[in-house]
Amino acid sequence: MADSSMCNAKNKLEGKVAIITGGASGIGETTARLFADHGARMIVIADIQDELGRQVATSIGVGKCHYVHCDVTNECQVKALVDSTVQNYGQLDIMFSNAGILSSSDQTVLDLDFSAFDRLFAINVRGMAACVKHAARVMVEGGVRGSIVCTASVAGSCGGKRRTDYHMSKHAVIGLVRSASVQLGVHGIRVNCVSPHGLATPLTCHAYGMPADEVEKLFEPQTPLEGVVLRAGHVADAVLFLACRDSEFVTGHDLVVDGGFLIR
Ligand SMILES: NC(=O)c1ccc[n+]([C@@H]2O[C@H](COP(=O)([O-])OP(=O)(O)OC[C@H]3O[C@@H](n4cnc5c(N)ncnc54)[C@H](O)[C@@H]3O)[C@@H](O)[C@H]2O)c1
Repeated sequence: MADSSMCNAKNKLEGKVAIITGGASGIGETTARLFADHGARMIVIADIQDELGRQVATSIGVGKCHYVHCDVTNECQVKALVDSTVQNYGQLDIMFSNAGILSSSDQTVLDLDFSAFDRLFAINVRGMAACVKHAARVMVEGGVRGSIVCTASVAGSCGGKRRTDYHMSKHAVIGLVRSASVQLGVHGIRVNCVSPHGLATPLTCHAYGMPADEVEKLFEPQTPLEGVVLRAGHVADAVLFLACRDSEFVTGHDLVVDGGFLIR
Protein backbone atom coordinates (compact mmCIF):
# COMPACT_ATOMS: atom_id res chain seq x y z
CA MET A 1 0.00 0.00 0.00
CA ALA A 2 1.29 3.40 -0.98
CA ASP A 3 0.52 5.48 2.13
CA SER A 4 -1.22 5.43 5.49
CA SER A 5 -4.39 6.96 3.99
CA MET A 6 -4.98 3.68 2.12
CA CYS A 7 -7.50 1.35 3.68
CA ASN A 8 -6.53 -0.99 6.48
CA ALA A 9 -5.48 -4.43 5.23
CA LYS A 10 -8.28 -6.20 7.09
CA ASN A 11 -11.04 -3.61 7.02
CA LYS A 12 -10.97 -2.40 3.46
CA LEU A 13 -14.69 -1.58 3.42
CA GLU A 14 -15.21 -0.15 6.88
CA GLY A 15 -18.43 1.88 7.04
CA LYS A 16 -19.36 1.17 3.41
CA VAL A 17 -22.81 0.30 2.13
CA ALA A 18 -22.90 -2.16 -0.77
CA ILE A 19 -25.46 -3.78 -3.02
CA ILE A 20 -24.68 -7.16 -4.59
CA THR A 21 -27.03 -8.45 -7.28
CA GLY A 22 -27.11 -12.20 -7.73
CA GLY A 23 -25.92 -12.34 -4.13
CA ALA A 24 -27.86 -15.45 -3.14
CA SER A 25 -25.44 -17.83 -4.84
CA GLY A 26 -22.00 -18.41 -6.33
CA ILE A 27 -19.70 -15.43 -6.90
CA GLY A 28 -22.19 -12.94 -5.43
CA GLU A 29 -22.66 -14.90 -2.20
CA THR A 30 -18.90 -15.39 -1.73
CA THR A 31 -18.31 -11.68 -2.34
CA ALA A 32 -21.00 -10.74 0.19
CA ARG A 33 -19.18 -12.83 2.82
CA LEU A 34 -15.82 -11.23 1.94
CA PHE A 35 -17.32 -7.72 2.10
CA ALA A 36 -18.69 -8.55 5.57
CA ASP A 37 -15.24 -9.79 6.66
CA HIS A 38 -13.85 -6.45 5.52
CA GLY A 39 -16.14 -4.41 7.72
CA ALA A 40 -18.83 -3.27 5.29
CA ARG A 41 -21.52 -1.52 7.35
CA MET A 42 -24.36 -3.03 5.32
CA ILE A 43 -24.52 -5.47 2.42
CA VAL A 44 -27.80 -5.64 0.55
CA ILE A 45 -28.15 -8.90 -1.34
CA ALA A 46 -30.54 -8.62 -4.30
CA ASP A 47 -31.73 -11.72 -6.09
CA ILE A 48 -34.79 -13.63 -7.23
CA GLN A 49 -34.03 -16.73 -5.12
CA ASP A 50 -35.82 -15.43 -2.03
CA GLU A 51 -35.39 -18.33 0.36
CA LEU A 52 -31.70 -18.79 -0.45
CA GLY A 53 -31.07 -15.04 -0.34
CA ARG A 54 -32.66 -14.73 3.11
CA GLN A 55 -30.61 -17.70 4.37
CA VAL A 56 -27.37 -16.15 3.10
CA ALA A 57 -28.23 -12.76 4.66
CA THR A 58 -29.09 -14.36 8.01
CA SER A 59 -25.91 -16.43 8.02
CA ILE A 60 -23.82 -13.29 7.39
CA GLY A 61 -25.62 -11.50 10.20
CA VAL A 62 -28.76 -9.52 10.87
CA GLY A 63 -27.81 -5.85 10.96
CA LYS A 64 -24.87 -6.54 8.61
CA CYS A 65 -26.63 -8.06 5.64
CA HIS A 66 -30.15 -7.75 4.31
CA TYR A 67 -31.95 -9.57 1.49
CA VAL A 68 -34.16 -7.75 -1.02
CA HIS A 69 -36.10 -9.42 -3.84
CA CYS A 70 -35.08 -7.72 -7.08
CA ASP A 71 -35.43 -9.01 -10.60
CA VAL A 72 -32.85 -6.98 -12.52
CA THR A 73 -34.91 -7.22 -15.71
CA ASN A 74 -37.44 -4.91 -14.04
CA GLU A 75 -36.09 -1.37 -13.91
CA CYS A 76 -38.67 -0.31 -11.29
CA GLN A 77 -37.43 -3.06 -8.98
CA VAL A 78 -33.81 -1.98 -9.52
CA LYS A 79 -34.70 1.64 -8.75
CA ALA A 80 -36.64 0.57 -5.64
CA LEU A 81 -33.67 -1.56 -4.50
CA VAL A 82 -31.25 1.34 -4.81
CA ASP A 83 -33.62 3.96 -3.34
CA SER A 84 -34.56 1.79 -0.36
CA THR A 85 -30.88 1.10 0.34
CA VAL A 86 -30.14 4.83 0.46
CA GLN A 87 -33.27 5.49 2.53
CA ASN A 88 -32.47 2.76 5.07
CA TYR A 89 -28.67 3.01 5.28
CA GLY A 90 -27.94 6.62 4.34
CA GLN A 91 -25.94 6.13 1.13
CA LEU A 92 -24.68 3.71 -1.49
CA ASP A 93 -20.89 3.34 -1.81
CA ILE A 94 -20.57 0.13 -3.83
CA MET A 95 -22.72 -1.53 -6.48
CA PHE A 96 -21.60 -5.03 -7.46
CA SER A 97 -23.78 -5.74 -10.48
CA ASN A 98 -23.24 -9.45 -10.83
CA ALA A 99 -26.56 -11.20 -11.58
CA GLY A 100 -26.36 -13.16 -14.78
CA ILE A 101 -27.35 -16.36 -16.52
CA LEU A 102 -25.78 -18.70 -19.09
CA SER A 103 -27.30 -19.50 -22.47
CA SER A 104 -30.22 -21.88 -22.23
CA SER A 105 -28.80 -23.96 -25.08
CA ASP A 106 -25.44 -24.83 -26.57
CA GLN A 107 -26.33 -22.95 -29.76
CA THR A 108 -24.13 -21.63 -32.58
CA VAL A 109 -25.19 -18.60 -34.61
CA LEU A 110 -26.84 -21.01 -37.08
CA ASP A 111 -29.55 -21.92 -34.60
CA LEU A 112 -29.89 -18.80 -32.42
CA ASP A 113 -33.26 -18.75 -30.67
CA PHE A 114 -34.24 -15.10 -30.29
CA SER A 115 -36.69 -15.52 -27.45
CA ALA A 116 -33.90 -17.14 -25.39
CA PHE A 117 -31.55 -14.43 -26.69
CA ASP A 118 -33.92 -11.66 -25.53
CA ARG A 119 -34.31 -13.26 -22.09
CA LEU A 120 -30.53 -13.55 -21.65
CA PHE A 121 -29.94 -9.98 -22.81
CA ALA A 122 -32.67 -8.69 -20.49
CA ILE A 123 -30.67 -10.04 -17.52
CA ASN A 124 -27.03 -9.92 -18.61
CA VAL A 125 -27.11 -6.61 -20.47
CA ARG A 126 -30.22 -4.52 -19.72
CA GLY A 127 -30.28 -5.61 -16.06
CA MET A 128 -26.58 -4.81 -15.71
CA ALA A 129 -27.14 -1.36 -17.28
CA ALA A 130 -30.14 -0.64 -15.03
CA CYS A 131 -28.03 -1.38 -11.94
CA VAL A 132 -25.23 0.89 -13.15
CA LYS A 133 -27.72 3.64 -14.05
CA HIS A 134 -29.58 3.73 -10.74
CA ALA A 135 -26.50 3.23 -8.57
CA ALA A 136 -24.74 6.06 -10.41
CA ARG A 137 -27.76 8.35 -10.04
CA VAL A 138 -27.86 8.09 -6.25
CA MET A 139 -24.07 8.36 -6.02
CA VAL A 140 -24.15 11.56 -8.09
CA GLU A 141 -27.09 12.96 -6.06
CA GLY A 142 -25.41 12.09 -2.77
CA GLY A 143 -21.97 13.32 -3.83
CA VAL A 144 -20.56 9.84 -3.17
CA ARG A 145 -17.32 8.91 -4.95
CA GLY A 146 -18.57 5.37 -5.28
CA SER A 147 -17.32 2.22 -6.95
CA ILE A 148 -19.38 0.22 -9.42
CA VAL A 149 -18.16 -3.26 -10.35
CA CYS A 150 -19.85 -5.47 -12.95
CA THR A 151 -19.31 -9.14 -13.62
CA ALA A 152 -18.34 -9.69 -17.23
CA SER A 153 -16.42 -12.83 -18.28
CA VAL A 154 -13.53 -13.97 -20.44
CA ALA A 155 -16.39 -14.57 -22.91
CA GLY A 156 -16.51 -10.77 -23.24
CA SER A 157 -13.06 -10.72 -24.86
CA CYS A 158 -13.05 -13.71 -27.18
CA GLY A 159 -15.30 -15.61 -29.52
CA GLY A 160 -16.70 -18.99 -28.59
CA LYS A 161 -17.55 -22.17 -30.45
CA ARG A 162 -20.96 -22.18 -28.72
CA ARG A 163 -23.21 -19.91 -26.63
CA THR A 164 -23.17 -16.97 -29.06
CA ASP A 165 -25.70 -14.97 -27.03
CA TYR A 166 -23.66 -15.27 -23.82
CA HIS A 167 -20.45 -14.11 -25.55
CA MET A 168 -22.31 -11.18 -27.08
CA SER A 169 -23.84 -10.21 -23.74
CA LYS A 170 -20.49 -10.16 -21.94
CA HIS A 171 -18.91 -8.06 -24.71
CA ALA A 172 -21.76 -5.61 -24.05
CA VAL A 173 -20.98 -5.52 -20.32
CA ILE A 174 -17.41 -4.47 -21.08
CA GLY A 175 -18.76 -1.76 -23.44
CA LEU A 176 -21.07 -0.54 -20.67
CA VAL A 177 -18.19 -0.35 -18.19
CA ARG A 178 -15.96 1.52 -20.60
CA SER A 179 -18.61 4.12 -21.50
CA ALA A 180 -19.95 4.57 -17.96
CA SER A 181 -16.42 5.01 -16.57
CA VAL A 182 -15.74 7.83 -19.04
CA GLN A 183 -19.07 9.50 -18.27
CA LEU A 184 -18.99 9.14 -14.47
CA GLY A 185 -15.34 10.03 -13.91
CA VAL A 186 -16.29 13.70 -13.56
CA HIS A 187 -18.26 12.73 -10.43
CA GLY A 188 -15.39 10.69 -8.99
CA ILE A 189 -17.32 7.46 -9.56
CA ARG A 190 -15.25 4.49 -10.76
CA VAL A 191 -16.70 1.75 -12.97
CA ASN A 192 -14.82 -1.50 -13.57
CA CYS A 193 -15.53 -5.16 -14.22
CA VAL A 194 -14.17 -8.57 -13.33
CA SER A 195 -13.90 -11.26 -15.97
CA PRO A 196 -13.54 -14.76 -14.58
CA HIS A 197 -12.68 -17.85 -16.56
CA GLY A 198 -15.05 -20.78 -16.00
CA LEU A 199 -15.48 -21.94 -12.41
CA ALA A 200 -17.80 -24.25 -10.54
CA THR A 201 -20.86 -22.42 -9.22
CA PRO A 202 -24.53 -23.43 -9.25
CA LEU A 203 -24.72 -21.72 -12.68
CA THR A 204 -22.14 -23.96 -14.37
CA CYS A 205 -22.95 -27.11 -12.35
CA HIS A 206 -26.55 -26.80 -13.53
CA ALA A 207 -25.60 -25.97 -17.14
CA TYR A 208 -23.20 -28.91 -17.46
CA GLY A 209 -25.24 -31.26 -15.25
CA MET A 210 -22.13 -32.09 -13.20
CA PRO A 211 -20.99 -31.76 -9.59
CA ALA A 212 -18.49 -29.02 -8.75
CA ASP A 213 -15.36 -31.21 -8.85
CA GLU A 214 -16.19 -32.44 -12.37
CA VAL A 215 -16.86 -28.90 -13.60
CA GLU A 216 -13.48 -27.88 -12.20
CA LYS A 217 -11.79 -30.77 -14.05
CA LEU A 218 -13.47 -29.57 -17.24
CA PHE A 219 -12.10 -26.01 -16.96
CA GLU A 220 -8.68 -26.77 -15.44
CA PRO A 221 -6.82 -27.82 -18.64
CA GLN A 222 -7.97 -24.65 -20.44
CA THR A 223 -5.72 -22.26 -18.48
CA PRO A 224 -1.91 -22.07 -18.69
CA LEU A 225 -1.52 -21.46 -14.95
CA GLU A 226 -1.15 -24.81 -13.22
CA GLY A 227 -1.54 -25.80 -9.59
CA VAL A 228 -4.47 -23.46 -8.81
CA VAL A 229 -8.16 -24.12 -9.34
CA LEU A 230 -10.29 -21.02 -9.92
CA ARG A 231 -12.78 -20.64 -7.09
CA ALA A 232 -15.35 -17.95 -6.29
CA GLY A 233 -13.01 -16.60 -3.60
CA HIS A 234 -10.47 -15.60 -6.26
CA VAL A 235 -13.13 -13.60 -8.07
CA ALA A 236 -14.36 -12.04 -4.81
CA ASP A 237 -10.77 -10.91 -4.05
CA ALA A 238 -10.69 -9.11 -7.41
CA VAL A 239 -14.06 -7.49 -6.74
CA LEU A 240 -12.89 -6.34 -3.30
CA PHE A 241 -9.80 -4.75 -4.87
CA LEU A 242 -11.97 -2.83 -7.35
CA ALA A 243 -14.52 -1.88 -4.68
CA CYS A 244 -12.08 -0.44 -2.14
CA ARG A 245 -9.54 2.36 -2.15
CA ASP A 246 -6.68 0.04 -3.10
CA SER A 247 -7.82 0.70 -6.69
CA GLU A 248 -8.42 4.44 -6.18
CA PHE A 249 -7.00 5.39 -9.62
CA VAL A 250 -8.41 2.41 -11.55
CA THR A 251 -11.48 2.93 -13.71
CA GLY A 252 -12.78 1.55 -17.00
CA HIS A 253 -10.73 -1.59 -16.35
CA ASP A 254 -11.59 -5.21 -17.11
CA LEU A 255 -9.80 -7.26 -14.45
CA VAL A 256 -9.48 -10.77 -15.87
CA VAL A 257 -9.27 -13.60 -13.36
CA ASP A 258 -8.41 -16.31 -15.84
CA GLY A 259 -5.07 -17.98 -15.08
CA GLY A 260 -3.70 -16.64 -18.37
CA PHE A 261 -6.52 -18.03 -20.55
CA LEU A 262 -6.94 -14.94 -22.74
CA ILE A 263 -3.24 -14.25 -23.22
CA ARG A 264 -2.32 -17.70 -24.57
N1 LIG B 1 -19.46 -19.49 -13.10
C1 LIG B 1 -18.72 -19.14 -14.14
O1 LIG B 1 -18.01 -19.97 -14.76
C2 LIG B 1 -18.68 -17.70 -14.59
C3 LIG B 1 -17.61 -17.27 -15.40
C4 LIG B 1 -17.58 -15.97 -15.85
C5 LIG B 1 -18.58 -15.10 -15.48
N2 LIG B 1 -19.61 -15.53 -14.69
C6 LIG B 1 -20.65 -14.55 -14.33
O2 LIG B 1 -20.68 -14.44 -12.93
C7 LIG B 1 -21.97 -13.94 -12.53
C8 LIG B 1 -22.45 -14.76 -11.35
O3 LIG B 1 -22.63 -16.09 -11.77
P1 LIG B 1 -22.35 -17.37 -10.84
O4 LIG B 1 -21.45 -18.25 -11.58
O5 LIG B 1 -22.01 -16.94 -9.47
O6 LIG B 1 -23.79 -18.07 -10.93
P2 LIG B 1 -24.94 -18.32 -9.85
O7 LIG B 1 -26.07 -18.91 -10.63
O8 LIG B 1 -24.41 -19.08 -8.70
O9 LIG B 1 -25.33 -16.86 -9.36
C9 LIG B 1 -26.07 -15.98 -10.17
C10 LIG B 1 -27.18 -15.38 -9.32
O10 LIG B 1 -27.88 -14.46 -10.15
C11 LIG B 1 -29.26 -14.55 -9.82
N3 LIG B 1 -30.11 -14.08 -10.90
C12 LIG B 1 -30.38 -14.67 -12.09
N4 LIG B 1 -31.28 -13.94 -12.77
C13 LIG B 1 -31.57 -12.86 -12.01
C14 LIG B 1 -32.43 -11.74 -12.17
N5 LIG B 1 -33.19 -11.60 -13.25
N6 LIG B 1 -32.46 -10.81 -11.19
C15 LIG B 1 -31.69 -10.96 -10.08
N7 LIG B 1 -30.88 -11.99 -9.86
C16 LIG B 1 -30.82 -12.93 -10.82
C17 LIG B 1 -29.47 -16.06 -9.58
O11 LIG B 1 -30.65 -16.31 -8.86
C18 LIG B 1 -28.21 -16.44 -8.85
O12 LIG B 1 -28.38 -16.34 -7.44
C19 LIG B 1 -22.85 -14.01 -13.78
O13 LIG B 1 -22.96 -12.71 -14.33
C20 LIG B 1 -22.06 -14.92 -14.72
O14 LIG B 1 -22.32 -14.65 -16.07
C21 LIG B 1 -19.67 -16.80 -14.23
